[in-house]
Amino acid sequence: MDKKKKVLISFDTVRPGFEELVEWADMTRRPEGESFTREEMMEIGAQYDALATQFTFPVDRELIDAFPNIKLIANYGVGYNNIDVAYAHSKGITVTNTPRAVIQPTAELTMGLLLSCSRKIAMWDRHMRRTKSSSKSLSDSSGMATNLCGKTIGIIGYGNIGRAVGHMAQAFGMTVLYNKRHQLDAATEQELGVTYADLDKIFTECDVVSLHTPYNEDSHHLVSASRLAQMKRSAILINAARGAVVDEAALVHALQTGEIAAAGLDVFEHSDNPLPELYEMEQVTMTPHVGTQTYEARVAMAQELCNCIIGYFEGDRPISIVK
Ligand SMILES: NC(=O)c1ccc[n+]([C@@H]2O[C@H](COP(=O)([O-])OP(=O)(O)OC[C@H]3O[C@@H](n4cnc5c(N)ncnc54)[C@H](O)[C@@H]3O)[C@@H](O)[C@H]2O)c1
Ligand SMILES: O=C(O)[C@H](O)[C@H](O)COP(=O)(O)O
Repeated sequence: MDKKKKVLISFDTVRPGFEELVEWADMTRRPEGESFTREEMMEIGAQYDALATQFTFPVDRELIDAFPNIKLIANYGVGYNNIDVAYAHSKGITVTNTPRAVIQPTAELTMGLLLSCSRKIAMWDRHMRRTKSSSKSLSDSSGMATNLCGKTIGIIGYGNIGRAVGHMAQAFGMTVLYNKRHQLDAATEQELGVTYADLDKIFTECDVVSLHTPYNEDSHHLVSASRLAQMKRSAILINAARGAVVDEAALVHALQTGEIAAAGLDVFEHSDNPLPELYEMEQVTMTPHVGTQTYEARVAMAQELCNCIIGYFEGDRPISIVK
């Protein structure tokens, strides 16, 4: 029998979901609650056939070179901007990701951020804790929220997650405009009940703009100072994609000057360091990149990751390969 493939699971996550891989591979991982450091990975990399990694680990040239025998980099997550894919491909290494498991949880978090902004849920929560009171004024306009029903959402990046968000927004009575690289055919648009719009139309006409593009050269600072200036003063911006899709300094300015009304952010331009002004703004709801942080999603992502690893080496099932 062939020797088992050696697989390094570099990050920490739930244990359920890895059962098949535990049987199939010679798998290395740290005890629950611990990850490998970059330095440790560089030191032990040469013995592995596959590296499983995750968003917070930059898989750059130097790290890839420290794994001279790997055939596969399997990302735990759909977004792979942490990986130098072109360099991996140049070395004949395949890259995979986990697109399916992340769709629903990320769309649900997006709607949570949107509801928090439109109904000021986080603001009221902070207010009640601060004042130890549930009193409010029925006429104070600063406390007034806004309905979602009857409003228009513009979804930029209408892929798997964007579509799920659109579907949920429709259930709230919203009209959906979308933008993506290639417009859908008319029959699909009709079936989904959505309308294509260019970015000018989305930024000028929508009550909510929700971002769901991957992060790449094209989407860097897609939401710039000039785009923010196009938005309605009552508009809400939601970002559960990648932080640098938004020019964060420009966003702070737009919120400070009332150019837009509110923002719901799961991701930040400098990952773990949101600009300090954001912490002071009542009209901002923030979460620390938790779009996929549900138990069900973590287990399903683990299963999808393991399928990719086993499927790549066995060739016995479909896997999601990053092109
Ligand atoms: N916050 C989180 O925890 C979390 C979770 C999952 C995914 N994400 C992010 O969300 C992104 C989208 O995920 P997905 O599964 O929907 O991907 P997807 O590939 O299914 O969809 C991406 C869509 O964006 C479009 N697109 C690409 N570049 C664009 C551009 N410059 N302008 C307009 N449209 C563009 C594509 O045409 C495609 O329709 C991921 O790449 C990841 O970065 C974040
Ligand atoms: O792209 C994705 O799928 C998510 O952003 C990814 O799952 C986030 O990974 P985390 O750091 O939350 O594990």
